[in-house]
Amino acid sequence: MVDAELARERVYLSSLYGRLDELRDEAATQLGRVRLENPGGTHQSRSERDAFARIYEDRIAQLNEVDERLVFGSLQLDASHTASDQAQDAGERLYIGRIGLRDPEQQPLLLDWRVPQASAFYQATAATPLGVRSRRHLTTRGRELLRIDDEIFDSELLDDEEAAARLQGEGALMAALTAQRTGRMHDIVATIQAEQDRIIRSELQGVLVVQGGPGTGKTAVALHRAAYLLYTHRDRLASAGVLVVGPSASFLRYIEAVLPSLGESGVVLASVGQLFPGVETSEEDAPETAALKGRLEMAALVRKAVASRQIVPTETQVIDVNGERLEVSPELIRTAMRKAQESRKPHNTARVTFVKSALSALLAQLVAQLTANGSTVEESDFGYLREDLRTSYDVRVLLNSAWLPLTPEKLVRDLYARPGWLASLTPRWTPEQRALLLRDRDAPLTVSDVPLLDEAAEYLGEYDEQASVAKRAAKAQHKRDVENAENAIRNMEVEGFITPEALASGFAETAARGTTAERAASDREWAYGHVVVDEAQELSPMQWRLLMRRGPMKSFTIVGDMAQASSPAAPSSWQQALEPFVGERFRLEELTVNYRTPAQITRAAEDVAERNGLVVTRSRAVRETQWPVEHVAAAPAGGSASATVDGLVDAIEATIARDRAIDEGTVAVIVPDALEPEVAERLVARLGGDVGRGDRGLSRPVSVLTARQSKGLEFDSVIVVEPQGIVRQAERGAAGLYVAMTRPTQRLSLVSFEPSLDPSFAVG
Ligand SMILES: Nc1ncnc2c1ncn2[C@@H]1O[C@H](COP(=O)(O)OP(=O)(O)OP(=O)(O)O)[C@@H](O)[C@H]1O
Repeated sequence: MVDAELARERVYLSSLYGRLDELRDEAATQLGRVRLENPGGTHQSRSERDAFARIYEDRIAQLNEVDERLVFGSLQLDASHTASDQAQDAGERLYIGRIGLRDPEQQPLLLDWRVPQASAFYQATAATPLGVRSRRHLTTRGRELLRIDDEIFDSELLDDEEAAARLQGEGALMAALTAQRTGRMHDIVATIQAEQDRIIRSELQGVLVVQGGPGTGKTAVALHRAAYLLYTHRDRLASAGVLVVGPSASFLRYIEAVLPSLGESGVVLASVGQLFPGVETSEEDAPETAALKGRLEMAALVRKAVASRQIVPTETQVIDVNGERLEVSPELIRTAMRKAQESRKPHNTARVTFVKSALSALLAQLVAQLTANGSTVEESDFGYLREDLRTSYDVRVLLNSAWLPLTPEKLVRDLYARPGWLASLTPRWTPEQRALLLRDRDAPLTVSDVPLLDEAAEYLGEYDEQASVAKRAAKAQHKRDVENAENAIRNMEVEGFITPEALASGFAETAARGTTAERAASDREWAYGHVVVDEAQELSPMQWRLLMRRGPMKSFTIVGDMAQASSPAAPSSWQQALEPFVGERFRLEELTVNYRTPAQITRAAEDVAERNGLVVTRSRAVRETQWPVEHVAAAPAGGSASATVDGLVDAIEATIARDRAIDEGTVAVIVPDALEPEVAERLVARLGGDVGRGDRGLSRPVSVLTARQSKGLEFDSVIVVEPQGIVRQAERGAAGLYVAMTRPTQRLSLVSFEPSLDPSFAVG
């Protein structure tokens, strides 16, 4: 029976691949035809031809991308839910895959996992079968079908509670969960669980917060939701774009393959250090400084700092304009300033008004003075005189001292480097608080500076008037391109296959400016259609403020775990994080099943976290492995400090060797910050190229990381070194240890000088 079914499915699978090949051939033929077309004609028609070529190239790339695991499941519908009146036994079978396929008569052969009909594949249970008689998981390698697993829904066989707790497609799920990790995250499209699916398909509008313990699939859900929203709301999101924000560049590298494997490549991925175009940083301030810079009152400080750069002189200034001596009163500057301020435009933009008004007033004074001195001044001379004033060195100095155009970087760097100015802006701060900001003008910018730069850019406006004119022109051009693309699509009769937005992106002028994603990433004022935020528990109020600006429609998916919050500026609840921006208007969903970490490790990590005062939502781990959490006691190899570290590294090396003898999976060595250099250097010396250090070494079999660097990642084996050191190293060190202990998919070892550590130890 199973063999017969396998054979039957193999035939169907081969017909699906046949269709995939056909579509690829068709696209290749179209591409060849478009390329051969006479390149003559207007510039517009050449541009259209290139744009069509690009669309076919993208289509071919997309079809190649989905070749592996093209189809992963099917549903046998109840006869009552099938379109025809076939007998119950022969209820319709729907196949679910990474993309949708239709035959030449437009009959569906394969459903895209994101269409509404496919949701039963993820949601159906014996208790609520949703019109499904059975669900089948198809396991493939390349184009070969290896096995099928069926779940028959007969509600009489299961009670409700059992049904609710049951995992969907357990065999396929377990195979995915126990697979060795590669250092790159994979999609979970074949085994999305019901509670995850409901979140993925939740409506686009509004702010959705997903709270869940470590390993509950928050990152996976957030990325699949991005793919789902792009598919379902293509018209809106293709042009506005989707932004995915993660904690670090290494985390983005870890997740970057997931969306392309789901056929979506136009998403902007950015770390919190990359959210201000032109600045890229992973440096962080000392915790107290980061905490201060993350506070909302910094926004007011930046506003005050900008305002304080509009300075009315205290005394009358004497200037020279081509030999004519002018006395400029503070009042003249004040009046010009008031006019500019009344425009309510940002500093650099309003400066244009200031300069114009000041020049007019100076011109009037100059004319009056020349006339009083007996010269005749005609109205036709005003233009020259105005130009004399504008180019006069003294006038430029006068106007710049009153109102200097500023870049965000200059403003922020000055603020840190000029203690007197900072003190004048912060009369209520203590000297200790001010000292936290004090820094050399050339010191590198940090992740915590990024929101301050963004805030400064808001109050300063465009520094370069030319750039802002060019930006407006580009936007207008893009609008015209989309209209032209609509016409071209109608003419070519390819409606529905190509969106005007995608075609327009290939037009020569637009293409020269980059894809939608590239343009969005380089434009600070881009308004994204949806923003996904991962590890969101770490964000400071100032970082939230920046993100809300990037998503003015307030359509957000926010995922995180409050118990894992370790950054000094992190809020203590979602309520507290979001209240200043959206009040109570957010929906909260929870994920409760831990897919990553085996039960014995989850329990140990949760116990340790609670003993150290964290409030954790206990999760249900789906599996247990045979390896208990191991405590490895290190022995100092001598009396000196260096020998002490050697002793620790001996124990780590032995544990790595043990782990690597079990399987060839990835190993992470997670160490307190202070020990990282010594441990990493010694391990590199002993194990050579097998050891990678920090964010950049994740492709190596063994990675040495701090707890912060390990955030969001996972490894087959994890060795946590001196766990108490991680707890003690920072105010929220317990969260750091909780993160570290929940990274393994198979084994956890704790290496410490303290012998026989209790698994639920607490650090006082
Ligand atoms: N439905 C699923 N099918 C297969 N694998 C899954 C599923 N859900 C989650 N996983 C896997 O579980 C692991 C943990 O998922 P993920 O990294 O998304 O969790 P997380 O909640 O973001 O964790 P953390 O808070 O620790 O960063 C990943 O390997 C992911 O692929």
